[in-house]
Amino acid sequence: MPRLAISPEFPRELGALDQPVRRDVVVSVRRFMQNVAGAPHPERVRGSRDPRIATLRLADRHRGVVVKQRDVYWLLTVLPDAEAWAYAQRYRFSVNTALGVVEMWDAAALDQVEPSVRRAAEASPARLFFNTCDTDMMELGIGRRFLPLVRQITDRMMLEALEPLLPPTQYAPLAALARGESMAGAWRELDSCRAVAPTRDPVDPEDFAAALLRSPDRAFFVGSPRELNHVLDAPGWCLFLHPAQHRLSRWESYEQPILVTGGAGTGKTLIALHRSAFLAKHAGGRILLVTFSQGLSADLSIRLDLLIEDETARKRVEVGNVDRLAQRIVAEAEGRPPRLVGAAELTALWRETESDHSPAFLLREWEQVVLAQNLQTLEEYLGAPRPGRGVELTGPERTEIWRAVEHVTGQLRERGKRTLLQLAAEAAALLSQTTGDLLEETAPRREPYRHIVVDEAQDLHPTQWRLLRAAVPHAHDDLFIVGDPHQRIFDARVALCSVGIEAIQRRLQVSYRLPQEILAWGVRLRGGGPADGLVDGAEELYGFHATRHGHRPVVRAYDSPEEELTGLVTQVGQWVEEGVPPREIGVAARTAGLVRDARSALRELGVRVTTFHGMKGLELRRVAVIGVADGIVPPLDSLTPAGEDPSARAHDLQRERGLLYVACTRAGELLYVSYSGRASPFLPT
Ligand SMILES: Nc1ncnc2c1ncn2[C@@H]1O[C@H](COP(=O)(O)OP(=O)(O)OP(=O)(O)O)[C@@H](O)[C@H]1O
Repeated sequence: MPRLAISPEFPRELGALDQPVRRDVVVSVRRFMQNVAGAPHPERVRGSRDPRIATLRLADRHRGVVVKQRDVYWLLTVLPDAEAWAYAQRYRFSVNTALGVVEMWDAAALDQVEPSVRRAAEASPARLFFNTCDTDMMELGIGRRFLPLVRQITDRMMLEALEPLLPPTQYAPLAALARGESMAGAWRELDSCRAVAPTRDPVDPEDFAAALLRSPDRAFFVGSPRELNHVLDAPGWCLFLHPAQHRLSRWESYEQPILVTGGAGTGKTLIALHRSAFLAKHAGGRILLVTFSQGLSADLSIRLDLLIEDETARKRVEVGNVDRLAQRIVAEAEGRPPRLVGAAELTALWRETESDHSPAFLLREWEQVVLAQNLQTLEEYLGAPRPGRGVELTGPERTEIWRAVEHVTGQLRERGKRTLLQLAAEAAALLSQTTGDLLEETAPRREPYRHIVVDEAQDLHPTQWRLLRAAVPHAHDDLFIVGDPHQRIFDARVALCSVGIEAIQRRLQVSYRLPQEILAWGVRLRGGGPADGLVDGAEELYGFHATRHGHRPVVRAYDSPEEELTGLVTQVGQWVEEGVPPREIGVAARTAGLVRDARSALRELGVRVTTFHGMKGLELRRVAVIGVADGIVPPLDSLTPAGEDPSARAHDLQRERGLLYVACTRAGELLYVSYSGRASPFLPT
């Protein structure tokens, strides 16, 4: 029986065919797999550059293209006959000698450009890789087919021009060397193309079938017709992860907590989903997949249903948000749901304290210093550091603030109400209490989960982290965390080590959602500079890049808000006319008023209109961000007055930048930004 592996392109090409052809193709592939009567057989292609390539007749005038070795068939695509033959003649395949993964390249195109590379080399004595010997090149997996070409490359521009024609595993180490990196740097770059952990077995460049097994990003082996249906029906992200994503989410076991950081669209949420699915399938115990808002957790839950087919495994993963978790733990302990205090009532309580400081200042001090460090007494508060708070406080001032905190917490207690952060703190305390006989050497604890996977980690408060830490035992594979400090939209700045989570960090650098033009503009908008939180010290956006190019963001200035709204309606109307489904278009504004105006202006078109906060976690084809004007982005009332606390104000500005960055980086295709009056100071010039 043939063993069949499907490439990521195959389901896409299949989806583009007419329904009757598609049906015939699926029937033929099933027959081929089962080796039954009427199954198509591989036919050699005249003029092909690779002897292992063949075609299978899968439907009337349609062929699949396969690479065959022994009983293994890698099904690459399905195309009309002539196109399938042309495809089979263009491409060549090899095994990367360093990593043992499959390589594929457009040999026809490469043959065509080679003479011009040679001519350019004859005209210039410069050679980009003159100081890397052949042995080193071979150690980096540079194949025999490519080495003579590589030797002709005169400069970085020529190398970059060749990028689309080279397999990524050939280009990556060369690009690193060209940037001036050492052999070790080039090897690291190459190693990032590896999807599965290396084994002791030496790489056999002739064993293409083994290479396919090492390339799960390129080939999915199907063992049964049911699996085949799954591969053909499930969305691509369920099956094919890029190498770094695959490696991170399917790593057998982590001794320590893992923190994966990466810019917008690098696949962090996908990794969190796949890690949860992997744990559900291969590890024991209950799993919590958690994020900070209910809307996002609902979306995660739906996507997890798609990812985990097995019902029992799916049931082992609970998807939720941290506030809900805290509420549930407290409710279980107290026997009834806790009552929450509203924002207005809380402000009134702070006002009652008649403190010299504003209610907003006191609230921040309580949340970001007292609750963040779990301070229980005045003495602890007097001696506590106040990171992120710019105004120094004297001892008497701290004492006065502590009295205010005591007043507010006392009042809340009397009223039987709490804030969400108080609930998180109480839930953490409840979980940390040991139960059972304290004289026993190991007192039983009450962690409700064996594994916790955290998405959007940048927005969790230290108290929430303490809750999560307490909800899972200190053991291998306890916490798997993904986040992006540059996308923080709330005031939570926490280094994980300060809440008892000693995480090992892994970085993702490639955005698969954004075209380079939107990405580069977004990085300038975000400030390009470091962001603090999650890791000790600052996280840079350096090295963050995209895999494709597209349109530059369009920034439109209008004279009045009315004209801006008219411009928006015209723009969105044009997108709909161009055939973009309304559900793939998003409009965002910073204030509720602007959202209302845009919603009523666009009512007929049925597109999603939301606040910047509401854009978190979404993915859209085209996005319009409106009202990006001075005084609106950032809104003045969201900033701490500079006189009150300059450092808090600087953090507010970073948070507001982060918000705009989040809204703009939802666009996978086109981004339109508009304002009336003066532009927001955040807009790149
Ligand atoms: N392996 C993949 N297969 C298919 N699509 C992918 C893959 N990896 C990333 N993408 C594309 O990139 C998008 C971004 O993925 P994801 O939402 O996981 O990124 P993220 O890092 O969590 O983004 P953000 O931080 O901006 O919310 C996906 O929705 C998908 O369009």
